[in-house]
Formats: sequence, C-alpha cells, structure tokens
Amino acid sequence: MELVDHLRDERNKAQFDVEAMKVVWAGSPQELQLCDRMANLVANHPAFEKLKRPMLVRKELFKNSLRKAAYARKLVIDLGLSEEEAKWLRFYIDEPTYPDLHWGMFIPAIEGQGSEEQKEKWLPLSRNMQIIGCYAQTEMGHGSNVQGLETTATFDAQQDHFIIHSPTLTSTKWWPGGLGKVSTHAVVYARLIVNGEFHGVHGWYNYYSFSFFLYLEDHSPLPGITVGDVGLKFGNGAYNTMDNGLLRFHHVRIPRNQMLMRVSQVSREGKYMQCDDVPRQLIYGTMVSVRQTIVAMVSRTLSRAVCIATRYSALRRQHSSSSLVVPCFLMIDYQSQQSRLFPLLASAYAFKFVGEWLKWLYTDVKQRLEANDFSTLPEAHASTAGLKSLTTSATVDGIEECMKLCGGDGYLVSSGLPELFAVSVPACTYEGDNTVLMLQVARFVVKTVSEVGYKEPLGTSSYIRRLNTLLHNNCLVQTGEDWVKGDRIVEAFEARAARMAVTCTQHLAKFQDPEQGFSELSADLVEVAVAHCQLIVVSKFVEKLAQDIPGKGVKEALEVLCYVYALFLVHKHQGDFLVTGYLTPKQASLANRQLRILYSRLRPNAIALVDAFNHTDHYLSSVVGRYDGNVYPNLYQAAFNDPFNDSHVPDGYHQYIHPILNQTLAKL
Ligand SMILES: CCCCCCCC/C=C\CCCC(=O)SCCNC(=O)CCNC(=O)[C@H](O)C(C)(C)COP(=O)(O)OP(=O)(O)OC[C@H]1O[C@@H](n2cnc3c(N)ncnc32)[C@H](O)[C@@H]1OP(=O)(O)O
Ligand SMILES: Cc1cc2nc3c(=O)[nH]c(=O)nc-3n(C[C@H](O)[C@H](O)[C@H](O)COP(=O)(O)OP(=O)(O)OC[C@H]3O[C@@H](n4cnc5c(N)ncnc54)[C@H](O)[C@@H]3O)c2cc1C
Repeated sequence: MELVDHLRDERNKAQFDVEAMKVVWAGSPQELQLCDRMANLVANHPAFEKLKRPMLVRKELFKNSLRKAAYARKLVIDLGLSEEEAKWLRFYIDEPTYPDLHWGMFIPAIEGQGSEEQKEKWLPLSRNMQIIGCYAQTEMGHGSNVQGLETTATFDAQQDHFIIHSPTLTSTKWWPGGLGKVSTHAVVYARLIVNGEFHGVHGWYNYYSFSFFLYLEDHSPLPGITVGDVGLKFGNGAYNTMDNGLLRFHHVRIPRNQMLMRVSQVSREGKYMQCDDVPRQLIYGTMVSVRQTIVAMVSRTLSRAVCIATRYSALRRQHSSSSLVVPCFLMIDYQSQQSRLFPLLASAYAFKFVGEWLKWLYTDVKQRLEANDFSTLPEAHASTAGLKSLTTSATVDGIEECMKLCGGDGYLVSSGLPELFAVSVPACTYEGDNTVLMLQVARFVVKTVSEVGYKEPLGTSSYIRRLNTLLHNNCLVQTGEDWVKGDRIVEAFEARAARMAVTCTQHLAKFQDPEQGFSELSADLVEVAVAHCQLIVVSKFVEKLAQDIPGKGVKEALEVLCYVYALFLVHKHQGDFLVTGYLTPKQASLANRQLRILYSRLRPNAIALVDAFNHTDHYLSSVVGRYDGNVYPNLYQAAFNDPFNDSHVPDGYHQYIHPILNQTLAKL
C-alpha cells in the first residue's frame, strides 16, 4: 500500500538540506549514525512498546520497566554495545529506571570520589552490573540544604568500622532513584564523626560518602536497614517507572575502607586527614557531572514536544478571521501560533548547542581535576548549575505550551505530551532546585563583579572585564536589520547582564550582614543569574554560527533560529533592557518588529527543522506528531484502542445509572 505523506507540501517548502541539518543537530555524522541506529533498534523491538504505559497500575508498570531494562542489558551483551551505545539505547527506551542512576550517578560518584584502590575494586563490579547502585544524598528534611544532612558515620577505631545511623525521622534518606526496590548498593552521604569530633562542623564540607551493601542475598534488607519506595508520583506512567526510595539506618556497621577516600581519609588509628590540594567541593562533583548531562539531554526533550506541536500545527486547519465557517487557515499560519511555537523551536536548537559547549567545558574541567588543577571548578559549577536550571525550566514550560498549541488534542495522552510533561517536571527540582541553583550562579557573578580590579574574570564571565564600556555605552541599533548581527546581539545581552549584576552588587554592599542582604535580594539575584545564563546560551549560538557549517541553506536557517531565540528574549525581558537604560523604547520595538519578520522567514522551514531532529515515531509516541501527518484516522483509532472503550457498559453502569434512569435510587 502506498504511504501518503500528509506533510509533503510542507516538506517541499524547505529551503535547506535536511540531511545536512540532521548532522548539525546530532553533533557529527558519527553521532547521527549512532543515535539513528539505537533509536531504530528500540523502535523495531517489540519489547520496548510503550503506548500502554499510562494505562498500567504501578506494580505492573514497574515490572514492565524491569523487563525492558533486562532486555536492554541483554542487547548490550549480545550485540557487544559500548557504554556510549548503551547510553543511547537507554535514552530511546524512554523510561526512567534504575540504570539511569547506576550509570549516571553511582558510577560517577565512585569515579570522582573513590581512591585508586576503591575504584579498582568497585568499578568493574559496577560496570558488569554485578552490583547495582544508587546515589543517596537527599534526606526527608534536607534536600537543597546539603549542609543540613543528619545521617551520621561514627568511626569505631576498635573494630575498624564506621557506624552509620539515622538519628531522626528527618534524616531518613528520601527520594534516591533506584533505591526503593532494586539497588543492592548505595553511595550514602553522611556526617563524619571521628574520636567524638564532627569534622568541619561549621564548614560546608563535613559530609562524606560511603559505599554500602543494602541487601542480603535473598534481597531482604541487611539488619538495621529499613528501605522502601516513597510512593506514587505525579502523572500516569511517567516517573512511576522509577523506585525513588527511602532508607533508614539503625547503627549499621561497615568496614572503614568503604568510606570513599579521594577527598579525605580516616586511618586505621582513627586519624582524620584531608588530602592536600583537593578542594572539598569535589564531594559535590557528581552533581556537576549530572547537571551537565541533563543540559546535554534536555534539548531533545524540548525538540520532541516542539516536533509534535509543529507537525500538528502544519496540518490542522481552523477558520480564517474573515470567515468563521470555512476552515482554511493552517494553525501554523496564525501569527499568534508562530509567536508561541517558533521561539520554542529556536530554544531547542539553542539548548542543543549550549549543551555541546557545556560538555566540552566539563570534559576540560575533568581532565584538569585529574591533574589536580582545580582553577576552573567555580566556573564549571556556576555554568552547569545555571544552565541546568535555565534549560529545564524553559523546557518544562515549553512542553506545557506545546500541549496548549495542539488545542484539546494536546491534552489527550495519545498526543504524547502529557506524559512527557509529567516525566520532565521533576527535572526542575532534582539535581538541585532550579531557584537554589540560580542563587549559586548569582553568588558567582556577584563575587566576580566584586573582585574586578584584582582578579581577572575568565571564561563565561570575561565580559565583566569590559564593565566600563558595558555600563556606559548604550545600544547602537537604528533599524530592524541592525538587530540581526551576532556581535550586536551578544553585546546587548552582555550589557544587560553586567548592568543588572552591578546594580545588585551595589545594593548588597549596603547590608552590614552580606548573608542577610543575599537573602533579602534573592528574587533580584535570581534575575541577575537568568540574565547571565541567557547571555551564555545566546553567545554560544552565535559562536556556533561562526563555525564552518556545510549543507545548502543550513547556516542561513540556523541564523534565523539564533536571532529568533535572542530577539524573543529581548522582547520577553524588555523590562530589563529598558530599566538598565541600555535600550530605548524605540529600539525595543524595532526588535519586536524584526522578530515578526524572522517568524515569516522561519515559517517555510518549520517542518524541515523538526524533521532534522530525526525522531522516530516510536520515540515521539504521539498520534498528532506522526511523521506522515496522517493524524485524524489514527486519532480516531487511538480512542478505540483505549481499554475503556472495550464495552459500552462500563463497570458500575447497572449499579449506579440504572437506579437513576429507573427512579430506584432509594434502594441504594
Ligand atoms: C540517558 C541517561 C542520563 C542519565 C542522567 C541521570 C538523570 C538522573 C535523574 C535524576 C537524578 C536526580 C539525582 C539527585 O537529585 S541527587 C541530589 C541532588 N541534590 C542537590 O542538587 C542539592 C542542591 N544543593 C547543593 O548543591 C548545595 O547545597 C548548594 C546549593 C550548592 C549549597 O551548598 P553549600 O551551602 O554547602 O555551599 P555554599 O553555597 O556555601 O558554597 C560554598 C562554596 O562551594 C561552591 N560550590 C557549591 N557547590 C559546588 C559544586 N557542586 N561544585 C563546585 N563548587 C561548588 C560555591 O560556589 C561556594 O564557592 P565560594 O567560592 O563562593 O566559596
Ligand atoms: C524525581 C526525583 C528524583 C530524585 N532523585 C534523587 C536521587 O537519585 N538522589 C538524591 O539524593 N536525591 C534525589 N532527589 C531529591 C532532589 O535532589 C531534591 O528534591 C532536590 O534537591 C530539592 O530538595 P527538596 O525536595 O528538599 O526541596 P527544598 O529544598 O525543600 O525546596 C522547596 C522550595 O524551597 C525553595 N528553597 C529551598 N532552599 C532555598 C534557599 N536556600 N533559598 C531560596 N529558596 C530555597 C526552593 O526553591 C523550593 O521552591 C530526587 C527528587 C525527585 C523529585
């Protein structure tokens, strides 16, 4: 049977080489080939079917996800997949499960915080999955406030043991993924006590991680350990495939050598030693690593929602403004639809490129750390924290907007958007609450501004070197066209970030107690951090455009996306640009006018730009976002695939409807 492409006309409008854009999106031809192979492996394997997921009750859902993870492991072994291939395989299976934490946090924690001897012992076992681990940091009473952790690890020199204890209810480990039912081991963060002394009790660094066995061979918990799942979470299916756990210790003994000992050590005699030169922030290193991974991945989540909403918008017709009866307008041709959709499309590309850059930064920092060069750690912390916060918040808001952009059908589970939203929302909280992370960025920016004159700002904060120019030279834009110049755009974002940072730093200086000032000004500080992070994203997009980008029309299409992203932000945050005095109202309105022109330039390329994401229908799992655009018959069929439509007589009909119809309610 011949397949009809309902989006063919839209695809024919493309003004660039879609295959070349696929390479740009993937990062390289090799990455494209790798992702394509893994996506299709998953799409064509019946074990990874996922449409029924939202209909399953928790226990079935969980069993189903264990089955998928086991199949995935089998594929990894049978096909001899590399760790990189296995990572993409998990990604396309598209179901949060314990291996995410095992590979994403447990192993990196041992790599980053274990001594050479410990790594030699535990890493092979972990990589072969002979042990399965999780990352148990958060407690019931202490999430963002890592300094408040209460779990204790008391050294017993006589027996060469640590005694791990949860002294209060609020010290219960709470939330760790994979902990509830599956993990055999955990990296646990605890407060260290040696010879009756808390180490660095007033410092921020008095927490140490320990690797633990949690279970006996029959998978019953070890004596002194209480473990379970925290309970059902938001959304059908969604994150409920993960066993986020709770864990309590009652004076549990573990050998001394299970303390991860790269940052500090406790000797056989009970002597506490900090390793020279190694900053204690390394204890937080696993979080830096995962925040970077989240940024690298989140653009794909947004691209998925945008792909669905763009395809549906390019198919569905509504009435024109002149005739309320004849349906003739494609939704995508409404200016108002474009002004909501296209900035999200541009954001997906922007986040992809900033994610690539962050990966580079993190790789560089990791190499330096291995050589005991810790100089770029503060920038890595600020950039990973800030970009994790910025991109996950924008993505989650973007998915919700895409749902609305599809009208009522976006709200159907079969659109794929509700579950995508539910599974993505916690990214704003896990791995650091987004506001708390922005406050970390603000600390970094304010500190950099305060140190001007005696410490050279580096990397992403190097614009602060030109503080004088940025504070005093206002925008030179005179026409709309002036707004589509890379260096002009970057300068506008630099000036806005610098001016907001300086104003806040000056306000902070008026407080006698800096911490009180920081707390009182925290809402403004978050805005400073957002401005700094948006500058990073815009400047990395502009830098990307300066590279050699092969393929007919590819660079031009990306330029439009870059300016849409930047000018949308100028428009949305025009208050910042105006209040700081950098822009005049006329220049702000020129930016908005130019934005409308850019939307019309983007319009013919819209479908091709989402095709370039190369998403399979399996990954999208959306009736309204299907590649062939054959939406309506499939939407109709999807309704009848719902088990609720198996019968016209639902459970309870005879019991509760008949008495109403027959006027026999009194018998109930
Ligand atoms: C396809 C598969 C992909 C797999 C990916 C896995 C996905 C898994 C999904 C979910 C997993 C979720 C896991 C978790 O949620 S784990 C728990 C995460 N918890 C948090 O993130 C807690 C957030 N809180 C903190 O990070 C900290 O408490 C804090 C906010 C940073 C504050 O800490 P503290 O009060 O101790 O510190 P100060 O503010 O006083 O800062 C002191 C100085 O240290 C610097 N600093 C802080 N953090 C770091 C860091 N991480 N790295 C480097 N430096 C750091 C800070 O800047 C200060 O420096 P200064 O120079 O100013 O003294
Ligand atoms: C799905 C999911 C998976 C998770 N997986 C893991 C895991 O594998 N391992 C693990 O250890 N943890 C895990 N967590 C826990 C997660 O890291 C914490 O939820 C997160 O760090 C936030 O902490 P909290 O929940 O205590 O929120 P809180 O810190 O209580 O924050 C609540 C509110 O207070 C505000 N707030 C808090 N502190 C400040 C401040 N200093 N200044 C201004 N505002 C503030 C926040 O902005 C937020 O609005 C997971 C959480 C979820 C939801």
